[in-house]
Amino acid sequence: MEKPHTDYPVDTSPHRLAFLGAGSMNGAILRGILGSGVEPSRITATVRGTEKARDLAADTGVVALATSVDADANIDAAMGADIVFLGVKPVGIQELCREIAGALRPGTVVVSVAAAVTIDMIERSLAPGQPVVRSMPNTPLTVGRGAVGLSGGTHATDAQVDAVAALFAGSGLVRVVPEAQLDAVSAVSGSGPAYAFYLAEAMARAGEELGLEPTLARDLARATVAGAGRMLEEPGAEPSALRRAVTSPNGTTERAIATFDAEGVPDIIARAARAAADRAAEISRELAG
Ligand SMILES: NC(=O)C1=CN([C@@H]2O[C@H](COP(=O)(O)OP(=O)(O)OC[C@H]3O[C@@H](n4cnc5c(N)ncnc54)[C@H](O)[C@@H]3O)[C@@H](O)[C@H]2O)C=CC1
Ligand SMILES: O=C(O)[C@@H]1CCC=N1
Repeated sequence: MEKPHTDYPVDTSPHRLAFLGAGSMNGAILRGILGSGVEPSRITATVRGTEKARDLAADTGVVALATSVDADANIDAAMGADIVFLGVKPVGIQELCREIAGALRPGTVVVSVAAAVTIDMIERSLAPGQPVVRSMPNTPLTVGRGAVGLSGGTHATDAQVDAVAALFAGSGLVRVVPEAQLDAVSAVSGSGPAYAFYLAEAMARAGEELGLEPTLARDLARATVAGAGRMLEEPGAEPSALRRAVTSPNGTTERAIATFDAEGVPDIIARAARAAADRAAEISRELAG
């Protein structure tokens, strides 16, 4: 895999890893980590169903266990690990913590990738003193182009936070942030890939409305969003400068951008991100009971 745009030291440790709930997000992290050169033999993953476990093992070479046939799959995977990634839905995180709590060594680092589940909730569901890192990753990690915010818990040492950051750094940009900022990180980069895909969908529909054949419209939109994203990775790239370079004075793009501005698109994006962050806070309150 091409080296990702990252300035964090990349993992070179022999840590053994467990991915409990290897669905969309944990699966993307797992694939990103493998793509950065970590050996599959260091990784055990769990999912609910046997078919998914079989596909994951065949696709990645990791040991994949299904909780539907092995009730102790999470415990077995967690027991042998130095770092455990929790990738189930927010509502299942605390139950999963309680399930594995007794299987963890005191130095095992528990990394949550869940939105809205606070470090305090996670720590209270584990043995006292267990190191916890709360992260907000995104799915482009799977292609080595992720963005991750993370915060260390009460008992996580700087070295443990660094070890988790180093694992993510092989497949994306990593920033350590105060926990209070993680809902905002979620609203920008956690959910953000969906905003970019939404834009590609809308551009394809617009192309169709302008008379392009549907496949052509989709292909053009996809290549354009992907190409623009690639340009943003160039050293010193600035979105506003790149946009201006496309926008000829009194040309076609200028009319399109003026329409976005007149319709309040920047404000709509800000409101959408606010809604995402508010929903994270709402889920936290729901989980706190
Ligand atoms: N999908 C995304 O882009 C992002 C998701 N997240 C977080 O990731 C977490 C998972 O979300 P997704 O990956 O989208 O969901 P998902 O449904 O794709 O993945 C969850 C996986 O966990 C498995 N699972 C459920 N209960 C289990 C258990 N008790 N033991 C073992 N495996 C179990 C399911 O079989 C499934 O494969 C959520 O907490 C979400 O907030 C965070 C950032 C981005
Ligand atoms: O939609 C969600 O709740 C998760 C968190 C960020 C992206 N996906």
